[in-house]
Amino acid sequence: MKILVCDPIAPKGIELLKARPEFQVEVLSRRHSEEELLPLVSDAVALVVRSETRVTRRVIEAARSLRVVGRAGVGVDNVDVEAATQHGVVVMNTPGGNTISTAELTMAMLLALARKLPQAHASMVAGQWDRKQFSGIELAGKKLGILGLGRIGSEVAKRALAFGMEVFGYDPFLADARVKSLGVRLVNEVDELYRVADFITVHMPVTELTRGMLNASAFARMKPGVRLINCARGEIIVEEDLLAALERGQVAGAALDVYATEPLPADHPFRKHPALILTPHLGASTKEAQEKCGVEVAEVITSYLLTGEVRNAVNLPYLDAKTYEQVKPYLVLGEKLGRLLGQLAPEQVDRLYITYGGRARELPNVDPVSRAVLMGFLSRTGMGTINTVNVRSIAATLGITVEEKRSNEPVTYNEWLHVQVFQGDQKVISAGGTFFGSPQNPRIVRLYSMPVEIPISGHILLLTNRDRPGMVGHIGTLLGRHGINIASMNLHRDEAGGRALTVLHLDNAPDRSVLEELERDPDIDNVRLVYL
Ligand SMILES: NC(=O)C1=CN([C@@H]2O[C@H](COP(=O)(O)OP(=O)(O)OC[C@H]3O[C@@H](n4cnc5c(N)ncnc54)[C@H](O)[C@@H]3O)[C@@H](O)[C@H]2O)C=CC1
Ligand SMILES: O=C(O)C(=O)COP(=O)(O)O
Repeated sequence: MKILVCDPIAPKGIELLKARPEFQVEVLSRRHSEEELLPLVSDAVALVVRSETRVTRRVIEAARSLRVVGRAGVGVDNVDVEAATQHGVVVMNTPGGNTISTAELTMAMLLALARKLPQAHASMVAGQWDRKQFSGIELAGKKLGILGLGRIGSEVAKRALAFGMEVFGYDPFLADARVKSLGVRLVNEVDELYRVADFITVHMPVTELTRGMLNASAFARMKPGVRLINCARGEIIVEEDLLAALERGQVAGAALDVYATEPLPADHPFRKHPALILTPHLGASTKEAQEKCGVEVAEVITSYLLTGEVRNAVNLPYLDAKTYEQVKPYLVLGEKLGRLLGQLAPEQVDRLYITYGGRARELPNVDPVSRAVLMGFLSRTGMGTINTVNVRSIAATLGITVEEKRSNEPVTYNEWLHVQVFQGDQKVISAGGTFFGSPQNPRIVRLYSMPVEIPISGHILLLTNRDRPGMVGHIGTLLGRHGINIASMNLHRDEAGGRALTVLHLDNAPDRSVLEELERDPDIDNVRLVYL
């Protein structure tokens, strides 16, 4: 399996990958453009990147064997995650590995801004001795506003509090309890923070809400003379608006590690501005952070490719080992239920309704099971590239929605997984399953609202027939004549003499002609052969 390391990661990470005989590791010595990458990725199973290489849709589409993109770091904005998802490619990052390094850089920026360190140093290098111009301010007693109190934001908060700063935080997605334990004052409206903060530091990802959030209007609502720090992502600040706010003195200074365009163009006006402190995206560039991220990215990629374990995926919910053990039997049952329904349902369906009843209701996470049901169902499309990563997105593209319900209603079985298929409001087919004795023994026990008992593998022949004496013998003889051996057979009838649903588990698949012969019998109809 070819692993293409596109950006420089720690040698330890590369060694770990190289230690696996299954992997053939290629390391690029410099950043490659999209065009240059295309021929190199065609046979790659994994790509390893930091923030420099752009893994675009074209790159993903050119990489036909690609299964995983590993990002040694946090931000995945250089990876087209949507395209990856659609193509069944897992995107994994290493959150946490560079948290401390970035928080420490932020503190360095804070101090550098307060004491004008880079400017003072530059004047010394230029032969000057100017104490007046570089007089600064203390951090103690000043108010720090943190936008985004995640991993890095909260580490910055701890350090700023130790410096005697008053810390305000804005993060609408954070649980209150965590903030309280930090000693940060959480504001509900960002303006409350803008009004009071002497320093504002940004620690959010780029999202639809945060892109361009620090613009002219935001600067105007901030305390005059505010100082800004951005060690998160350049696109969060509108760069021209920052320059204008600096000109007016509304913003007194800013320390930036990240830019809308990276590398920052050589002639960018930022480079000449005296109130700006600039670093070339160094937040994660420490020995320690690189080692942690490099090793972790190698580990998560290796586990995924060699065992299927999913850790740190940004486009697939996390599944810890314990939860995985609990859901595992349901993955098999769900996939088989989906597969059965996929073969029996009419072509255009638009909704699957999945009910988790009995003990299934208590599963810690039903998402993987629903994905398994969908995978089974969509196997009828013959698309060989459907996997857990892209199955929901493929279903959405096909116009199929999925609803899941944990039901409290009493059920006959201890565990109950039931799937109904709809065309508009019309239920077209449904099936339910459970385990017999142990989770290793899944069974389909309801079909077309009738009790059945269908083993979950092999060739299954389903037919409806008139409940009349001799029918079983007749079907058995007919199949026997064509050399088809019946492994098991069960009949389910609504009433004596009425319609019966017959389910036969066959050792081998009958030809089309045998099915037609069965269908010619006036007492037999709906002959369907499925393979589970
Ligand atoms: N300069 C550098 O080299 C580095 C930059 N980063 C960047 O730093 C940023 C933060 O990283 P982490 O703390 O590890 O991420 P995180 O995911 O732990 O924290 C991000 C926080 O931002 C919050 N957030 C999201 N949208 C928000 C909004 N609209 N308003 C307010 N808060 C919002 C989230 O709720 C979350 O708590 C990311 O953009 C990451 O890419 C990370 C590492 C190194
Ligand atoms: O982890 C992140 O989000 C970073 O920005 C670090 O980027 P890098 O790995 O240093 O190119």
